[in-house]
Amino acid sequence: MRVVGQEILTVKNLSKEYVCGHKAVDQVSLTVNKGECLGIVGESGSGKSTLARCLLALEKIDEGEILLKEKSLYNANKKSLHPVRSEIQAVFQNPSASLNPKLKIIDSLMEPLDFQRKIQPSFLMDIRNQRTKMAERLFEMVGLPSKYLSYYPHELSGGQKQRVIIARAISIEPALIILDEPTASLDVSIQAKILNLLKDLQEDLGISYLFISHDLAAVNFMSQRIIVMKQGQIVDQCSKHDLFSDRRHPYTKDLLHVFEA
Ligand SMILES: Nc1ncnc2c1ncn2[C@@H]1O[C@H](COP(=O)(O)OP(=O)(O)OP(=O)(O)O)[C@@H](O)[C@H]1O
Repeated sequence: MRVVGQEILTVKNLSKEYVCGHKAVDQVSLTVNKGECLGIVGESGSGKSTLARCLLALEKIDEGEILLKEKSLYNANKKSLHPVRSEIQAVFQNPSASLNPKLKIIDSLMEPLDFQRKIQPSFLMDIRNQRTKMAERLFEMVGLPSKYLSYYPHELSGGQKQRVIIARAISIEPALIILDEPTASLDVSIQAKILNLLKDLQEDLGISYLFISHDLAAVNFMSQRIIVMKQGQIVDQCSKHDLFSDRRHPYTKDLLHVFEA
């Protein structure tokens, strides 16, 4: 059952400036609640991916604080990451870049569970010591036949590889998954299937999502709340139901025009 309300991710006044002097994220504050999908939309260059990379500690932040389940993950002054960092997983645009071409799919899939033996996902509890069975169940959850477990990445299609990445992301039952343009590299016919899969998994597992896309239709489909970014700043935010309201920021209305065209 969904428990909505508890804050999973809290971002306070986060800023990131690249060495060239460009401020890609400027005083961004947001929250993601338990079981919620928060959508972030904005045109290319608005800072969405930089924000995602900051949340994943792939970029050092200049200002602000990031809390996961009320624990400070890292702030601009701290050097070390809190262990709760492992409760954030990510799915990026290009699944091929996230899979080691030399490893069989089962080995890439099971990497997080192989290395974090203490983690006991609720949906794998009864088979935690049976590696192949766990892999098969994860594949079942994302709609992949188990024969692909012994394949190599180049033998799978883009959509199949993205399903592997999603299975790996949910495998440790994280608190939050950051989805950064997860369907952008896929054929249009596959995109809706992947979005439906992500939505179903969220309903079943109660995981929170931060869904980043330039595609307002996809963001609107996935999210309960939507944040609009422009030039590194949040210029608008609303619930999904208020997206088409007259009160929206002119920039949001521009994005809506493209969406409706
Ligand atoms: N490593 C970098 N060094 C300098 N500037 C960068 C770097 N990465 C991104 N930028 C700049 O920061 C700004 C925000 O980029 P970012 O990739 O976060 O935007 P985005 O909204 O995710 O766009 P896209 O959808 O095209 O990826 C852009 O102007 C970009 O050129």
